[in-house]
Amino acid sequence: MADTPPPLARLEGVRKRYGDTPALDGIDLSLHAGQVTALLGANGAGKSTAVGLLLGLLSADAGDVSVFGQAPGSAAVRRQCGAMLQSAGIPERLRVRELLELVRAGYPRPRSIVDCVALAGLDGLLERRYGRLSGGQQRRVQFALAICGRPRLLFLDEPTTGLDIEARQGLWSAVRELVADGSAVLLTTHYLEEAEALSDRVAVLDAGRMLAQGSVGEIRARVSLRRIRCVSSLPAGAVAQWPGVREAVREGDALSIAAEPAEPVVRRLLEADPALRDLEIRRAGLADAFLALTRPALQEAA
Ligand SMILES: Nc1ncnc2c1ncn2[C@@H]1O[C@H](COP(=O)(O)OP(=O)(O)OP(=O)(O)O)[C@@H](O)[C@H]1O
Repeated sequence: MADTPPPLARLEGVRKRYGDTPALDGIDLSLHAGQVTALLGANGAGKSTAVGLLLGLLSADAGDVSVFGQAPGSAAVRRQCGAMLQSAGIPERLRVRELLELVRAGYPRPRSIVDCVALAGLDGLLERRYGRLSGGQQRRVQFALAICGRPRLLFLDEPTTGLDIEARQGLWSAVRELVADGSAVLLTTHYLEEAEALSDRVAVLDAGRMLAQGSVGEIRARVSLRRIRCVSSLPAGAVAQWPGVREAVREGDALSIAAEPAEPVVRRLLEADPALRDLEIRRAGLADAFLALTRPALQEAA
């Protein structure tokens, strides 16, 4: 498309092995300004490796890695990137204010400390030593350090692990603000509702291969699984055995069924129980789509 601006960062045909372990096997991924891209995948799928390559912490065995049109990792590129990684290596004796000042000094146009406190929810923590903070408070400080340089490209590797609900929602709204200002964000997460809530694009990795990329809607549309819910006295155990039913569970007076395809199952439900009521059918959520894409038994149907 002629109007699409070039991506801020890109992996093209990238391969990376650790000894005998293939971590990435021919991956393409583009990160665009003003977009959150969620990189999803089970443990060991290769997400952190992709982040490490884009940050210049690792080098690819084959393929191309570019950030702002250059090789990653140079000082000029780093000054436009922020990262919140799984292992932070932050000096524990320093106070939060000292950490922020130290990291801000490395950027040409840093955010004010007041802004960082507001965006990351650090009220009352500035004079505390990092090592004395709770796990969730430390994650918030790590987020502040990632965004304090006003990065054009922000890497968030499982940023909300260990955060309480309020802190998680605070981080989500901060990410939305940064993206509205034009930053590109690469988010890795195991929380699919987080990917659904935040991301413009989703990329699904499985054992180093890219299984699917697209908007949340496109990924959901890749699977024909449907969720059926109805009030019925039919036994869930029997319905679970019907062709096309992947799961049937009772929830009070309702039956909740995952089916693929849905239509024959709905027909059979209506025939089997004339008293059936409150029938609802909805498309699978991102979590269902993710499982269908990454579970080998279901891949054919995806
Ligand atoms: N330093 C390393 N040495 C050897 N193998 C490694 C190393 N780092 C990662 N791996 C292997 O490479 C593969 C991809 O790992 P990676 O950390 O990128 O996955 P991930 O998707 O980030 O996983 P998680 O969700 O658990 O963080 C895994 O099989 C992992 O065991």
